[in-house]
Amino acid sequence: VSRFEGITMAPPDPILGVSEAFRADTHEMKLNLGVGAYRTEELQPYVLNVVKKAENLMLERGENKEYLPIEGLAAFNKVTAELLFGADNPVIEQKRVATVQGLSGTGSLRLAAALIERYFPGAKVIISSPTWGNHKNIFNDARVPWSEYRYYDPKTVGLDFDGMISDIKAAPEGSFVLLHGCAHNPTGIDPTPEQWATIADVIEEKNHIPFFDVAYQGFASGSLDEDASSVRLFAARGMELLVAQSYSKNLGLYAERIGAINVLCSSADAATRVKSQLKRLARPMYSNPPVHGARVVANIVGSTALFNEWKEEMEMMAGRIKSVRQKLFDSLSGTDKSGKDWSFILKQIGMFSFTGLNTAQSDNMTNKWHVYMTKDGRISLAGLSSAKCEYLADAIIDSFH
Ligand SMILES: Cc1[nH+]cc(COP(=O)(O)O)c(/C=N/[C@@H](CC(=O)O)C(=O)O)c1O
Repeated sequence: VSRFEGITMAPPDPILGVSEAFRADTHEMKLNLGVGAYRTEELQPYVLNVVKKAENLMLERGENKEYLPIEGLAAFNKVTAELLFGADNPVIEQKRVATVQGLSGTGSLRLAAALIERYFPGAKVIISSPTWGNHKNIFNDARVPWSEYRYYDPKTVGLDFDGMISDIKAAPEGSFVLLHGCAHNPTGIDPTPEQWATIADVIEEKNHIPFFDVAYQGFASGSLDEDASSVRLFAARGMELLVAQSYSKNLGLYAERIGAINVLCSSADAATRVKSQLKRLARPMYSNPPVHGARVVANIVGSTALFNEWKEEMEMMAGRIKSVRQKLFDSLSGTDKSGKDWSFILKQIGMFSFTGLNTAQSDNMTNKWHVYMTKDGRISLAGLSSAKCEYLADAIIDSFH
């Protein structure tokens, strides 16, 4: 008797499944605006020059393939916390940050979810509505209850700040509040510095625990420091918090699966104990993380020349997205006669634009125009070239009407 016969087919992933459909499409005008992965103006994947330089140096050095410690490469853990908080941040020399290298952002979020499940029974996570498609899966599979706080306002195509604040206030005391550090996915709408201060006030008031997902540091504005300002504001208030990091986008290390979970604690002793429990959770999950990406990050940040070159390339990537945003806005405004206000395209930041297209309209984009995007109406501008903006504008205008 077959034991696996009863297993049903899983649905395609809302984001990664779009790329599979794109690859199957043979139409010459097809455009993949699904997965949040950077592409050049020629719509090709991009390996940063600084990554190639670091890898050549590593190859010459001839390094071994010994297991890393459960918590990952020490040199990486050091620089990743310094990049996030700032090397001169008191929390670093006070040794209050427990940092464990994770399997990129996803793995770091999942490890943090396992810590919450084990040490905060009954606590829940509140996540933005909408949020990154995989957040709900991660907390569901980690058996951590979650609910949503209002975030996107379709009327203004902006932030529903009042709704966000009242939902955070209404959450049970001691909830974990999942926040996108910068470049909110999928809306591309970030709180202003003043709004971040109010969000911090409310979280402090309710004894909630801030839990940042930082997957685009340096990629949103082009500046590593600017994109970390929300996290640093909360840290400066003396709050305990968690931060999941990823180097998939800002260093183009997607498939190397390099990231980290950072837990800022109130004392160095607590940080030591938290780190030991994160290790205890990681060992049975994947034992220890992959070494290559960790060495690439540590080597780049560890060398002034390479670090500066990385910053230049990050600005170049962020710059290309900003210019393609402007070009798309110009194409839409130039083509559309309905008088619709397209300025939201320019107000949004980071890799994505939340178009406001509904599921049926998104399907029209794909079925009629061969433009691949997620069903929530998100388009990844990283997959768009200036040359294709006119075509995309025609598709969007056609799909709206
Ligand atoms: C907000 C956010 N957090 C974490 C991740 C995880 O990335 P990792 O490669 O595990 O470090 C992603 C990836 N987002 C893009 C790709 C994906 O869905 O996995 C996306 O939204 O298209 C995010 O957008």
